[in-house]
Amino acid sequence: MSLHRRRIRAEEWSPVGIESLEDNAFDVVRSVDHRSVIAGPGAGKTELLAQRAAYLLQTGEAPRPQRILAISFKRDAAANLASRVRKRCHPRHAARLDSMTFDAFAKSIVDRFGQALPEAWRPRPDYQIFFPTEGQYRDFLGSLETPPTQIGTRAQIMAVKAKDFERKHLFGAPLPEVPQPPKDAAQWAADRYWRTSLESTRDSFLSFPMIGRLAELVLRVNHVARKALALTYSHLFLDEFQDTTQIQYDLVRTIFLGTATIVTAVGDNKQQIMRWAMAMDDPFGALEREFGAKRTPLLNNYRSSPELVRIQHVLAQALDAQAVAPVSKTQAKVSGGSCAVWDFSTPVVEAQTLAAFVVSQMKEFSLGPRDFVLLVRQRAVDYANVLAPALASYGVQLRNEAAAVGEVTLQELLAEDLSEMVIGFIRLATSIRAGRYWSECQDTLATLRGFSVDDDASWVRLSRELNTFCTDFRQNYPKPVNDLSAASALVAGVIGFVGLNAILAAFPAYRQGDWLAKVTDAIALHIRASCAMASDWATALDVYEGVNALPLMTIHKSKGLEYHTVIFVGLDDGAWWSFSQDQIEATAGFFVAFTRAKQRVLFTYCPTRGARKNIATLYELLKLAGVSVLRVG
Ligand SMILES: Nc1ncnc2c1ncn2[C@@H]1O[C@H](COP(=O)(O)OP(=O)(O)OP(=O)(O)O)[C@@H](O)[C@H]1O
Repeated sequence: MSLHRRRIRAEEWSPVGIESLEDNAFDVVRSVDHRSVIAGPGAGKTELLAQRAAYLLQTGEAPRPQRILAISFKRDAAANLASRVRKRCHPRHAARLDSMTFDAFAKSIVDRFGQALPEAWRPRPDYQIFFPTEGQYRDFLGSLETPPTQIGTRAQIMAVKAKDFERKHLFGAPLPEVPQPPKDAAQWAADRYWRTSLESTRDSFLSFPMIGRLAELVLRVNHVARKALALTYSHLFLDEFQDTTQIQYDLVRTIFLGTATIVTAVGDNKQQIMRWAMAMDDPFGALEREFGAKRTPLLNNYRSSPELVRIQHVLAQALDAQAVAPVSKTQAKVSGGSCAVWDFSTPVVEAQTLAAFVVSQMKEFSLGPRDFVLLVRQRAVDYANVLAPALASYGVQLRNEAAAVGEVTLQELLAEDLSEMVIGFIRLATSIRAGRYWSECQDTLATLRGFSVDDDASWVRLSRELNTFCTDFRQNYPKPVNDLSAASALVAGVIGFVGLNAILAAFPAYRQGDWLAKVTDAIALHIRASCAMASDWATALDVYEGVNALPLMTIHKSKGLEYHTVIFVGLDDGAWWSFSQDQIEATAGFFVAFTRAKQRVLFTYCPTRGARKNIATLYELLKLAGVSVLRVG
């Protein structure tokens, strides 16, 4: 794929890295108005944003020096979009995309402008982040003294549910410029919560919802900052928009409503699995009403085989009776049924059978371990303890992506720009045939240092620097490192060579709080662990990236990803214990898990983990779609 450095004319632009786009998608790519794109799984929503970024950047429709802001719900989704754009655009173009999470975006605003907040709302500049749980809200409410009599009683405070306290009373509405006298007991408690967090004389602690509300307020009262921000971005992308909270929506509205910034929001209501985290009921409706966004559906499914798309549609209708059947653009490649529930007597028999099945499928269809995923609802480590030894007995390594590496999860770490960069430079220094890594590292450095394409002298100097880096690295680290201090020194060396300031300038997420330190520590920890399993650098780096390992993760973590075969382990009441509390969200989770598969979905059941009474609806849906339950072992 050739990556254009220079501008191309809009009429001559064609999709990059894929053959074609369906008409509606092409229309959105070139649109000059606000759009809300609601489409099912595998419809190419993230791909559409990547193509739109390529179009806007390569044709100059997003004119320099303006930038594109892409906001996602989760860190790995933000990294996923950025990496798709990097694959499709020349680094100089890709560098004009800021892809980040809502939380990072809101925090950057509070960090830049927070000291201009009205005094009553101003946090200490050195505030710390905390993640309150429902239990902590309950404890807080329980710790309050009796409110003034004209406001209410202690019994009224104790009657406030933690969830309502968070959703309605703390964050239900944008903050007033001047705090208003509370009218009832719940409002009084909310006011006390804010005051305690902001006015503490020692440490000041803010949660991300608080930061979101403060960011919205500071931009509402500070016209200059708001205008500057809106002018920075010619285009705004909102990915996984179905999971947007009211706080996030209000922030977007305050900054961008009525400005020239063009908004493109993509998502799928059927995949809304963040309702517990305050997702709005109908964010698309709000965008269409207030911004006048035009709704544009996508009709294809590029991921899953026709048979899987047919089953998906049965599940989709349970979530949305109006769901339109998508058209599969993929061929079936497996025989013997695309979906089944496999019943086992014990988890050990289950693990042995699955391991043997995966290995035989890898052989039959020339697949690697990363073409499979083992999905679980929760407590991944419990499943990993049984599945890992069974897979290992067949020579397949299992990798629990939810496992913690220092203070970061493995999955987060691997999606981090810094991790990719460090590993890229080590690969360059330690590979015999380093051609691909050479040009990638050269482009990275040139972009970070802001070289122009024609500045030949700088490129020559860069090549020399890279050569010296490689020689030194090979001398210092001829073999994989065997302790943490060597791994930390190695990581610091690569960061020092690339240039810390350049990294901070290019990746805004690393300017936030202690994220850079957490990621740097995690890289070193994971390098050390990977080196312990390898005798040469190539193997160590493959272990680091999990090139030959079969991933195990929770449904939540699988959002946005895709695999040849999805094996969902544990379709039982035990894993879905909260099914009856929010049946819609649980069914949406089930739908997300199912729709990650390109060719095959297997569910497993084992009576020792729970019955299938409470989740009978899920089994009925599968039955309705013609999926059989088979006694396997
Ligand atoms: N126009 C296209 N032509 C060919 N392949 C495509 C096209 N659009 C997307 N794809 C491929 O289809 C798969 C699904 O695309 P993508 O991840 O963008 O879908 P999505 O709508 O964001 O999915 P989900 O909501 O399920 O996460 C990817 O492998 C992507 O590369």
